[in-house]
Amino acid sequence: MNECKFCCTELRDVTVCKEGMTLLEHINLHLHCNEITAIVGPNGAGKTTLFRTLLGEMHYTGEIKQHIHKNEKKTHGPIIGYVPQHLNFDRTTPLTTLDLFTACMQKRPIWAKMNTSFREEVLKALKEVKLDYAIDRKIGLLSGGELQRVLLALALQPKPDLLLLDEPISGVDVNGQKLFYETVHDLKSKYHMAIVLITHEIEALEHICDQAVLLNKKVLAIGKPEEVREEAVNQKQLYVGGRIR
Ligand SMILES: Nc1ncnc2c1ncn2[C@@H]1O[C@H](COP(=O)(O)OP(=O)(O)OP(=O)(O)O)[C@@H](O)[C@H]1O
Repeated sequence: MNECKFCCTELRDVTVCKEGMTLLEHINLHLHCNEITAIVGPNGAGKTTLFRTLLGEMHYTGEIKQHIHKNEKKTHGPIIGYVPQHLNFDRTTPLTTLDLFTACMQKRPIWAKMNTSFREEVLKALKEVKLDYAIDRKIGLLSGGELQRVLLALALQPKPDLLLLDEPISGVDVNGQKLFYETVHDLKSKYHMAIVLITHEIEALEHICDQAVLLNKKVLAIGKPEEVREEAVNQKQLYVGGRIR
C-alpha cells in the first residue's frame, strides 16, 4: 500500500483471530486526518473488533502504522480518543459532570479541594460540546444525548489524533443526534483529527462523512458514503430501519 500524505493511521493486511474464529481478515485501510470515516456493516461484522484492535486490545497480525507528519514535533505516539456506545453506571449516583472530569483527569481524589483553574479547564472542554451549562448537573440526570457529549468532551482530553466513536448516539433522540454530529463535524475541521465512527444509520450521516467502509470481516467496499451505501444495499449487508434492505 502506498504512503499517503494525510494518513493518520494505516492498517496493512490486519487479521484478528480469537478462539479459532477469524474476526477480521486482511484489512487494508487508510484513516485520514481531517476526515470522518463511517464504518458500516451488519451485526457481528467485526466493527467493534476493529476499534478494539486500534485501541491495542486485540492481538493481530499485519501492521498498524500511525503516521506523524513532518511538521508535527511529537515525542509520543498518537493519542486515541474513544466514545463508547453507552456508559453503564448507577443513575442514582450523586456524581456531577465536574466530578466525572475530576475522576478522569486529576490525579487526586474527587473530594479533595480542586483549584479554580481546573474548573475553568472543564468549562472550556464542555463549551466545545455545547454543554457548559451542565457542569454541576448530576450525570444520572443528563439526557442520553447530553451524556454522550460529556463522553465526547472527555475523549478530547487531551486532543486525540484519532477519535473513535462506537455508535455513540444509538437510542438518542433526533435533536440529540443532530447536535452530537454537528459538534463532531466542527471538531474535524478545528483540530485536523481523523474521526472514525461506527453507524447503522449511514444515510443520515452521509453529509458529514468523507468516506465509508463496508465491513463484514473483510473490507467489502470503500469510497464515498453514498456509493458504499448503494453497494451495501446491493450486497444485502446493511440494516436500514432495523431490517436488511
Ligand atoms: N473477544 C472475543 N472472543 C471471541 N469472539 C469475539 C470476541 N469479540 C468479538 N467476538 C465475535 O466477533 C464477531 C464480531 O463482533 P463485533 O462486536 O466486532 O461485531 P460488530 O460488527 O461490532 O457487531 P454489532 O453491530 O452487533 O455491534 C462476533 O461474532 C462476536 O461474537
